[in-house]
Amino acid sequence: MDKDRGKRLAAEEAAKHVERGMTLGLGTGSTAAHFVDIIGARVAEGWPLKGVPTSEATRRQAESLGVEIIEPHETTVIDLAVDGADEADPQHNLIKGGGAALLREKVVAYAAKKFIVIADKSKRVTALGAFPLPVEISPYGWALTVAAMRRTLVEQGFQNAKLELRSIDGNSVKTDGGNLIIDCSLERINDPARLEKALNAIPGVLECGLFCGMTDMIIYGDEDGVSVSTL
Ligand SMILES: O=C(CO)[C@H](O)[C@H](O)COP(=O)(O)O
Repeated sequence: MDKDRGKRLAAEEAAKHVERGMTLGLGTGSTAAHFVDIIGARVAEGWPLKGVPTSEATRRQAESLGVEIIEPHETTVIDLAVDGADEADPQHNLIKGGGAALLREKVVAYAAKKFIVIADKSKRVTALGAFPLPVEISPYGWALTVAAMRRTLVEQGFQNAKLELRSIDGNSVKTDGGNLIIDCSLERINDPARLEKALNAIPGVLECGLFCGMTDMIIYGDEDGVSVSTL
């Protein structure tokens, strides 16, 4: 399957929901990058559009395409947010954070009047959990926070959970906000909303990569076209 063509087609379908004058939440990752490209092309055609980026990488891309950037603290209105996902289930629960931008992505998606997820069809699953769940935590006392997360996961029935500080070449990955990512290898997640709430209740956890009850529409693409899921 040509995943990149699926991502592009999904982004093109999402762009049909963009109207002149909108303030857009711009997601992070290879699928969201297609959407940002399309927004850049619209701006070049003269459309008045503004973008709230969810990462420094997206900010650089949008700026290079001439999209006017709005800082998240400069607005209380986001008309439409479009972002990718690592996994999505039929109830529109998501795992996000593979690109280490989940806190900013969730702030923007939550604020948006409408949140559309775009993904190649490989991201569609019957139940979440094969993709390790990213959790963004504060660097302060991070080992204490990880120990608390481990206890919570056991309480939630994940006796075999494996928690790993995300690192590259021996260096811990820092998010754009200077935070750490803990990747939690779990088995099937039967109640994502319950797990999201339990993890987010731990001091030091800034956000967990489960996005439950936030997604209005998921557009899946593959080489043949798109399918649109609404609840
Ligand atoms: O959550 C994310 C970044 O934090 C991305 O949306 C997610 O990882 C999907 O990325 P891609 O579109 O490259 O597969």
